[in-house]
Amino acid sequence: MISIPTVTLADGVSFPQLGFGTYGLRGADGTDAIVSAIQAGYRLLDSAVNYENESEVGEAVRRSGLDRDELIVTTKIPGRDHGYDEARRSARESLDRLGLERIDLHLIHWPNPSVDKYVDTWRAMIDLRSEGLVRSIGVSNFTEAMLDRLQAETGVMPVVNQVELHPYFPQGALRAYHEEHGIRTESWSPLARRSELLNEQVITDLAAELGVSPTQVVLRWHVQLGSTPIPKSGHAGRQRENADVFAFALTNEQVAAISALERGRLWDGDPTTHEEM
Ligand SMILES: NC(=O)C1=CN([C@@H]2O[C@H](COP(=O)(O)OP(=O)(O)OC[C@H]3O[C@@H](n4cnc5c(N)ncnc54)[C@H](OP(=O)(O)O)[C@@H]3O)[C@@H](O)[C@H]2O)C=CC1
Ligand SMILES: O=C(O)C(=O)[C@@H](O)[C@H](O)C(=O)CO
Repeated sequence: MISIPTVTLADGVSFPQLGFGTYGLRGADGTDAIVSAIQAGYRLLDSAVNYENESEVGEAVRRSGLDRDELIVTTKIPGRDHGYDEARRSARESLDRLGLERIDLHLIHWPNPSVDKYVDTWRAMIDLRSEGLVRSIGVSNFTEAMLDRLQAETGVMPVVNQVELHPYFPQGALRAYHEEHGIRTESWSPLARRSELLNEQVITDLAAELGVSPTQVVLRWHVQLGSTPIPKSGHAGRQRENADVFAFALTNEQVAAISALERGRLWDGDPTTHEEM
């Protein structure tokens, strides 16, 4: 089993430097895949109401046999549940589906700015945290201006912002803002969804030089940027491979060479315009 190192979030919680994405893992096979990820050493699980797999995640947590406090279960509030009362109901429904007594990391999935209810949603999450139903609160797909607004209107900054981040979109400015404000970055689609990224010359050359796989090069790059990647794989062997990135290091020059692949977002995910219900 791989031991994944941790960092400490601004709220004092110990948080893995690499986690497990669960989008698409559903049904009995999905539960088995999540259990095998936990057995491989993953301790941070990323789910969402919209992934329709919270019951599979909760079942995998119970089947793992681990002490509950060893795992960080993430879920996310969808756009249709924005608003104070709606977000509180959303959390209760997530807890029912998870079959757990606490959401360890609760995120607003997308800001949906045209609806303009993310501040009210955030107020509900602050209260859910005070009541102990949620441990850490954060957001996903928020811009610097949206984070500033949460701080200005509620006095509470998210401890995590989970955003699209991979070598084609390294998010340099947003990461610098996070660092300045004590926010941990999480990278979604860290492998760029197994696109041509894994065949880029710079990646395959580094993999050969270091004696690791292309995915390990990419995931190590995330770790060295100070962002927690959450790669998804339904296969036990790949899950182990993806977690096994703590026994080698890239030089600053190698990190910079990978970051030079930057070309922008890969999907329709601009938080100022993307609406996801
Ligand atoms: N907050 C948000 O808005 C978003 C959050 N997310 C989260 O981020 C997670 C990860 O992103 P995701 O979009 O799944 O994409 P990833 O970048 O994690 O890529 C997943 C793909 O890569 C393949 N893969 C994984 N490991 C390997 C490997 N070692 N070798 C070859 N192929 C591999 C997987 O296939 P296989 O399973 O067959 O191994 C799958 O097809 C999601 O599961 C979700 O939890 C994602 C999108 C948006
Ligand atoms: O998987 C997720 O969590 C998402 O939010 C995706 O649907 C994401 O919105 C996307 O793929 C954007 O293009």
